Amino acid sequence: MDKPKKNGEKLIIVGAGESAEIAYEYFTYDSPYEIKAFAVEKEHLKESKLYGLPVVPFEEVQLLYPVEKYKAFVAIAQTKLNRLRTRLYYETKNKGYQFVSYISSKAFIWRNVTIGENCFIFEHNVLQHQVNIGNNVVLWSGNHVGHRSIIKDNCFISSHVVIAGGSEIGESCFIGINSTINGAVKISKDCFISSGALVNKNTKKGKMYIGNPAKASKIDSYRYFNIEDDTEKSKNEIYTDNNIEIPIEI
Ligand SMILES: CC(=O)SCCNC(=O)CCNC(=O)[C@H](O)C(C)(C)COP(=O)(O)OP(=O)(O)OC[C@H]1O[C@@H](n2cnc3c(N)ncnc32)[C@H](O)[C@@H]1OP(=O)(O)O
Repeated sequence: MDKPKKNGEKLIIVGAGESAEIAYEYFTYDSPYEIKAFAVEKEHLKESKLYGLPVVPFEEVQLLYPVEKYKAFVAIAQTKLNRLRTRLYYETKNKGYQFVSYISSKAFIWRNVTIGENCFIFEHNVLQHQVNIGNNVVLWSGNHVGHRSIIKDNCFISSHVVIAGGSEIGESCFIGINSTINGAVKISKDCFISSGALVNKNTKKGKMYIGNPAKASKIDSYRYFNIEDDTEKSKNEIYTDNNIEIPIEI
């Protein structure tokens, strides 16, 4: 596969793990953006180069790669029901970066679909008439998102999921491989849907659903992932910038 023509827009990838390597590959070979560096929180910074590009401390990235000249993409796995990648998304936003989204040239996106920022849409996703995708959403390969469905911010939809028309997936949900969401079903915020589940009724917030038909498990997703229910907090309260003062001469 040849590199496509680039449009001169420069990109910083937040992360340097498997998700970041995949993002590097897809952005390089199937997007107009050129990746210039990776940014990783200091405590996780191991290598100074990746694919021949600098890996810099996230805490200082805005000094090395100013927000006026570079855009960002946060490429982090779904760890802790998306909380890690959500925190880094908001922290990157608080630094002032604008985001890009990646949409595979091999995805089928109907003309009136809307897709937010920092989304990653892999190959063979089908997004039908008036589908609405929020910010910071990952659609791994081969999902069907039926007409007028809504996927809210910070969700991770794995692979070969069928979301039938008119459904709604609440914020920060994880939808497991090969699961089915029946038409017009509402999945509440922070739900974890297991692989192969058939969800035929609306779900309750923060629950894990397993099986066919899917049933809520005894343990909820907050306990399973050891995370907080942040519903009552504003995003700024949860994801405030580090606001660290960094000497300009670094
Ligand atoms: C792009 C990507 O690659 S993203 C990654 C995509 N990955 C996925 O979608 C997988 C998501 N993970 C799952 O669905 C898991 O099966 C979980 C989280 C629901 C359960 O995992 P664990 O907590 O490890 O459960 P464990 O494997 O110990 O099983 C516990 C019981 O639940 C059953 N069970 C586990 N998973 C499922 C499932 N998906 N459907 C039905 N039953 C299940 C097991 O058979 C077992 O039953 P038993 O007690 O009668 O023997």
